[in-house]
Amino acid sequence: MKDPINPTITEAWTRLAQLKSELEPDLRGWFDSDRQRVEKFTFDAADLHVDLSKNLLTDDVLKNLLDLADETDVLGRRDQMFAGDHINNTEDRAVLHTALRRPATDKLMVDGQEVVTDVHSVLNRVYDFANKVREGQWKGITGKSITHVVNIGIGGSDLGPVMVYEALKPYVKEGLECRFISNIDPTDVAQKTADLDPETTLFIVASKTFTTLETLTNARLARTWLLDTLRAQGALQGDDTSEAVAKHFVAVSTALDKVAEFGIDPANAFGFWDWVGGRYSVDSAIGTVLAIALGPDNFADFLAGFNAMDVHFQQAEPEKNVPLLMGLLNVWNVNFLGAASHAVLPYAQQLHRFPAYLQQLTMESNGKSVRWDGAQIDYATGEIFWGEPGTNGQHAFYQLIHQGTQLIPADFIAFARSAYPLADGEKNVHELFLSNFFAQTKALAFGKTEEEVRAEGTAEEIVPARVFTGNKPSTSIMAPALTPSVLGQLIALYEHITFVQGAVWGVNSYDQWGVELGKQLALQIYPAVAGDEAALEAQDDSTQELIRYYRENRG
Ligand SMILES: O=P(O)(O)OC[C@H]1O[C@](O)(CO)[C@@H](O)[C@@H]1O
Repeated sequence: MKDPINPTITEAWTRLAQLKSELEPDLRGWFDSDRQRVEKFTFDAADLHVDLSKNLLTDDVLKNLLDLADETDVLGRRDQMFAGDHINNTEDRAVLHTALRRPATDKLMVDGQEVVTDVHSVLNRVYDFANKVREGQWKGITGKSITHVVNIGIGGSDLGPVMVYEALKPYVKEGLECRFISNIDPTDVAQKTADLDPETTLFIVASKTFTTLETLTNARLARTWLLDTLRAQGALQGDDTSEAVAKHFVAVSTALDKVAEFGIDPANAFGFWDWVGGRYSVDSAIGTVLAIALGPDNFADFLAGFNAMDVHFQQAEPEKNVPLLMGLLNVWNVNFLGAASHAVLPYAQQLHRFPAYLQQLTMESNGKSVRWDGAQIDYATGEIFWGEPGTNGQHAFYQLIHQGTQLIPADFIAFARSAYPLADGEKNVHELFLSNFFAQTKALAFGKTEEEVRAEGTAEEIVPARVFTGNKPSTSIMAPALTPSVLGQLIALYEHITFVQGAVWGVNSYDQWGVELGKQLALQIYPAVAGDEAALEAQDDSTQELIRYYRENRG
């Protein structure tokens, strides 16, 4: 693998810094003086229509960002990723989530293995199983069909599935409900099982490593709940619980040996591979809950959507390559305009978990401070992603985006058609909703001047408070409708944006060592919490004090 390039020593970086120092943001003026601006900065990728024109971009900036991509070999690294090179060097792994959505006719040999064949053989097993559950052929221990599927996982084994389930609810089979247990806070298991009937409930234990404390603890709690409740209902007698577990528990993992140790029949387990990162795994067998909920055909459309964006990323010329352009734009915003965070504002209630999903995708990927050769980084990487669906966010935090002192680039996402075309009298409510979407990006870009505020008859002393400076960057992403394919495209778009940023910054976007220390310490601290005095005294003063507080108040 090639050494990473320090982006700050490239010529393009120097020119971009110069352009920044000369930049006088003026979206009003830029739009007025260049009638081609919208056309120039609007791009299509598969079914997504992306308007970058309301960003603080100029022709020169864009040209130099593309030069920066060239000098940092972003597209060379892209090709290495798609080919299965071990670009995740700290774990010596290929990064091949893109292989999960390749058509069955494709071939790709990686490390001596034909991976597309492997992918489709697991997919076919998942689809087979999903059909059995959907058609009522998969029976619980008392012969009843499944009505509730509970996915137990955390991080990438939860955030993707729950986000997609919420986003594609209109496609979920009637009479089937899915729930998602992730937190080791016992509240999560307790509340989500409280009203379930174990006879008709199926648990999917989803864990890439099958070692994650939260997931294994929750899986054991769910197993205990299942067996105890079946016993209490008289549906289970005797000590042999293997049949009940076999009929009510399946697993998804790369570690099938550990699945067997847990007591789940490997015949009821669906595998994937170490070249799929957790946060890139919703389109692997980790999506089994989705294949059940949505059905194999919709899941296949979802995968085809990812693939359409992959093909665009591989084949579109750089000047029209949407993931490349959006990744470079983020670099411009972070490294030159000083943005520390990035809002994601879907105007689609169905996407209410999308910002949370993106937080793991982007922040676990690019929250790094060394390059992939271990060199320390002295420039910003990895912005904070956050957001809520519009219009809810408008009544909460938009004030800060409009009039605060920080620059917060925002991605607005909306769909031309709603799954729920309701009317309020004469008014089409979706149109009212979309009017807010259009209004917000307009207000951010063009603001309201002092003169305009005065012209409204505003008292002079409150004019400053009512001025909107404008020049707040936003990107608008639209698509005809939130279908499985469009959602796949949207996820793949952000995966590749994340890739592009990581490649420019020279970081390995595919490891996550930063989550390890806390995990180790939690296991080390547990004895102190549970009552071991020596373990308590081994802690630092603040931690000892907090644990003592807990002990005094635990009741
Ligand atoms: O699927 P697993 O192995 O249980 O891991 C869950 C999550 O934990 C992490 O490893 C780190 O918290 C994530 O990257 C991952 O998605």
